[in-house]
Amino acid sequence: MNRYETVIGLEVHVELSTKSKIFCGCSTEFGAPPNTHTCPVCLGHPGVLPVLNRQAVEYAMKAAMALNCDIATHSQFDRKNYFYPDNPKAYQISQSDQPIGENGWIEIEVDGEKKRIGITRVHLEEDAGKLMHAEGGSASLVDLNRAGLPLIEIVSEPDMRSPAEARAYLEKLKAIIQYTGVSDVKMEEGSLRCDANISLRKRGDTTFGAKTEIKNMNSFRAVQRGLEFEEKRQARVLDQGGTLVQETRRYNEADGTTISMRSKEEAHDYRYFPEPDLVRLTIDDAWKEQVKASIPELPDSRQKRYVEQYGLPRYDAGVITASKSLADFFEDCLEHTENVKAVANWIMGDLSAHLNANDLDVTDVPLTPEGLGKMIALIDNGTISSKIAKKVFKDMLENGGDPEQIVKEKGLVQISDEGKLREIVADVIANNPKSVEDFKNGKDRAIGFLVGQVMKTTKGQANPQMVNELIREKLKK
Ligand SMILES: Nc1ncnc2c1ncn2[C@@H]1O[C@H](COP(=O)(O)OP(=O)(O)OP(=O)(O)O)[C@@H](O)[C@H]1O
Ligand SMILES: [Mg+2]
Ligand SMILES: [Mg+2]
Repeated sequence: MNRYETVIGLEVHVELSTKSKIFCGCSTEFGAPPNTHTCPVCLGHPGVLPVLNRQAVEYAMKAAMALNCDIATHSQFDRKNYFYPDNPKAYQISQSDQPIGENGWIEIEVDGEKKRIGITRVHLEEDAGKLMHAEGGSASLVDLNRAGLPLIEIVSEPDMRSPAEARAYLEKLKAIIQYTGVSDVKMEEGSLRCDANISLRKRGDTTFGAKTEIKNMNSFRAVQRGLEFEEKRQARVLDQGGTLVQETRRYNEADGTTISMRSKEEAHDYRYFPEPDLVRLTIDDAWKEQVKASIPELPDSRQKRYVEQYGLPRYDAGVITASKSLADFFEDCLEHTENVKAVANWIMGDLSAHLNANDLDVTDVPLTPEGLGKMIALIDNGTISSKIAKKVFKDMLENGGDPEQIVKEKGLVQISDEGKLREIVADVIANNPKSVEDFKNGKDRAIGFLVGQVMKTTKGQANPQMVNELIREKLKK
């Protein structure tokens, strides 16, 4: 692979969370019965006229600004012509030469190395309907509830050099858009979609090779996997002396491979022309300023702040700020404890493990920032051991509730009574002569075993630090 340099550029579609569609008043609500959110405009009846949704324009501006784009003063809608059953008008209203935003960038970090990825353009367009193919191939059904939902397409420069960079770009892009609040950017629900373009070239070459565009990935992992497959496939073709052709390929989730859908010759000729039913959009400075003022603190700056304000390691700050809801949760926890590092550890450890394993967002679980913050305070003041805390945490994750209450009800308070602990320690030492022997012969690790025995006897409730000290004290005698 080393002889070749990988070149990747991504096209990302993001559905904007407006209440109504981009050119008509139909609801954008997800999950309604098929074809109930439709009207003559989004069904493409003859003679109807589109009316531009101001909120959609503002959301597009907001996203483009957050992606460091220059915002157009004059922006134009165009017809992109193609015939397909999910598109009743036989054209899509999109933007060609005068998109809302251009010349943006975002910063990614892979293996500790920071890099800027250019964003060519951010343009507004309407979504198409959804086709469902009946089993047995006898019929295809179309649901046009999605037709006319507002989308932005974010086109990157071919600046990425590995599938891992593409993944990092997607994660950062998602985080930024999520922070702006213009979309819920959920790839599984289709509010974020990605087509990935990839080509290889010999190291040192200054021109790009022929690219393939991969479609049909439904997770970031799938994008990375599809690109990794393509990277290998293209290298093999080149190694065998073959040439690559520009084509569109479909990703197959089942085995992580891609297969050819169509070559350049079969590509669409969209015959773009200015949409005659919409006036040119003028965005004056006052409007730009107003939208700019509505952009909240973004992930990069929040990460930097966590490092400076709380002394968090950069890595930790990066993980937490990658999700707005997680970062908000983190900050809310700090109202209940001052132990910042402990909050970060619980969030990145047990909490993230649970969320990732169950595909949940922190807002989906009953655990509250108050609960976690207070629980950490209970550990810090010695009421519970960190081992017991794991139980309390699990309980709160599943059922919510107040940690003090849980500790009281379940009798989990830590045993810090020295007299009581001394008794147990004496028992354990008497029952484990081998470990005592080992310790006396210089095996310091034997202590760990003895502490473990005490913890076991007390069902994890003994104060481990005290136990450790008491055992050492006793064995030194
Ligand atoms: N040789 C190349 N190798 C890898 N990526 C490339 C190469 N050339 C262009 N790209 C990337 O391909 C993408 C092209 O997207 P763009 O939307 O401009 O065109 P398109 O895919 O032809 O149009 P459509 O929106 O109709 O799919 C960009 O992200 C660009 O960076
Ligand atoms: Mg495109
Ligand atoms: Mg494309």
